[in-house]
Parts: sequence; C-alpha cells; structure tokens
Amino acid sequence: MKVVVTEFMDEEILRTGLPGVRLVYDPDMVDKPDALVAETADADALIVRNRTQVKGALLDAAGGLRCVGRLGVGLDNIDMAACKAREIAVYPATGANDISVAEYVIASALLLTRGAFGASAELAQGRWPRQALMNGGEIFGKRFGLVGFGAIARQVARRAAALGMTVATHDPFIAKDDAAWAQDFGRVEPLSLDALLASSDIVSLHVPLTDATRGLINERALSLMKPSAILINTARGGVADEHALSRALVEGRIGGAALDVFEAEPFPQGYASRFVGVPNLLLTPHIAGLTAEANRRVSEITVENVRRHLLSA
Ligand SMILES: O=C(O)[C@H](O)COP(=O)(O)O
Repeated sequence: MKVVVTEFMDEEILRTGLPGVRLVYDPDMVDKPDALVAETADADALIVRNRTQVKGALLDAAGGLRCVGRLGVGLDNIDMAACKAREIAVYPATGANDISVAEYVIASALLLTRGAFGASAELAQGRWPRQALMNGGEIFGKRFGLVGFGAIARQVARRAAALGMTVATHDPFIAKDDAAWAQDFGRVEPLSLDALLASSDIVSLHVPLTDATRGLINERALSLMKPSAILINTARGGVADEHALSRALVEGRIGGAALDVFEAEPFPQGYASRFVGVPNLLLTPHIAGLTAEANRRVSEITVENVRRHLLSA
C-alpha cells in the first residue's frame, strides 16, 4: 500500500502510525505539480494540508485513491463531490486544532483592544510613550460576536465568557431552539448577521469558504461595525474583502483587525502592498491552527483515520 503526504506533518507520528506502508513524505510536493500527479497516480491514500488542490487533474490521475487525510478542518481545497463520485473517503482532523485557533483569537482580541503592545521599538530607542498608550480598552463586559458557531467558535465563546464578555453569534445552520445556544458557561445570543456586526466589539469569523460566504465581510458589512470594533479572520481569506478592510482601517471606520488567512497563500508577488501602512492590523501566515500541540494532534488523528480506512477497505 502507498500513502503520499504532500505537505508538512509530524514525520515520526506518520512513520510510527503506518508501519509496512510505502510512504512518500515530501512536505514541498504541493509546489511540484508534476511530482504530485506522478506520485498520486498509484497511491492508496493522500495526506494533505490546505494548499494541495485535491481536484481535477490530480483526481483524474489518481485511479487507485481510496482516501484523503486532511491535516486540518477546512475542505475548500478538496472537491468533495468528485471524491464522493469516485468513492474516495475524506477525513478532516476534526477537533484537533480547535484550542490552538481559539487561543489565537482571544490573544488577538486582547492585543488589539489594549493596543499597548506595539511600542517595544520606541522604548528600545529610549522613548516613553505612556500618554499615547493610555486609552487602551478592556474586553471585560464587551460583546464578542461570532460569525459561525461550530466547534472552534464554541471554544472561543467559552474563553470569551470566562473573561467576562457576553457572547453573540450568527449561524443560520443552527435552529432557534437548538440546545447549542445554551452552553454550560451561559447562553449565547443568536442574532442576524447585520445585528451581530452592528453590536459587537469583537467580530470573529468561523465559517468555511463557500459560495455563500465568499465576500461576506464586504464594504457594506464593514460599514455596519462600530468604529472601535475589531475583526478577526482565522477562517478563510475569501470570507473578508482585504481591500475593503484595509480601507476601513486606514479611514478609522473600524478599530483594528487580525488576519491569519488570505485570498492567496503564500502571497504572490505584489500582493502584500494592500497592507502597507494599514494601522492596527495584525498579520500572521495561516498559523492560528498551528501550535506544536495541534500539529501533533492533527498528525495523530489523520494517520489513524487513514490507517483505519486502508485496513477496513
Ligand atoms: O483548515 C484548517 O484546519 C486550518 O486552516 C489549518 O489548515 P492546515 O492543515 O493547512 O494547517
């Protein structure tokens, strides 16, 4: 049996978990389209992160593919309908990076609300900008608005509530009488998207990228937000319009933003210019779900999913 791994994972967990299997582990294969197609042609299983496009030509070439292990939860890089038609099972690493993302979101909310953590260079040059930084805010008592209320959003909600915030969410896929609104840490208020945007101090996105969510946070949505509000996107780049967001920050129409995901990753030539000079903006390279602990967990869960499928099929 042959398993091809096209992006990075915990190699020791991979090798220990799939003994006796022909393993091709090349964390850079995602950037070698010819090798990718050639290696996948006789593979029984494929293990990918979010960059390998499991679609079209790759699936056409992969005649013997029985399952795909996804080292994360976003499935926008996988043609799910085509996999289903070919009876290829797809296994996301559900739950494995929830805590990692939730901690990133809370850290960003605290950093951006307080606004006191960007002065290290000034202090190192001998300056003392205490007066300029005295208007930072507290998140206690503020409203945390979650767009989407799946597993990661619930971990965020739990932490926000523990810090004294009220939590509201917009999720049209959860019925009004669903038990999910009554969490053990308290009640979460279901709101329309517009009401959530207009009333939240922090807005965090937790929806997959689909036709329905592409461009959800556009010029109009941003115009509904409070001038002091903070937007956090750890979901997918296409959900928030980066140009509209940059303009809103430059013009002071929202208070701050953290972006961990982008329409194009890694940035193509010239892409980053849209962020130059934009104030109160934290940028990170799709790292929210990636801690040492989460990398081990996604690797363990994925290897186990693939192992079980190959043994059973
Ligand atoms: O979809 C996810 O779980 C996150 O975006 C992380 O994706 P990754 O597997 O590429 O790290």
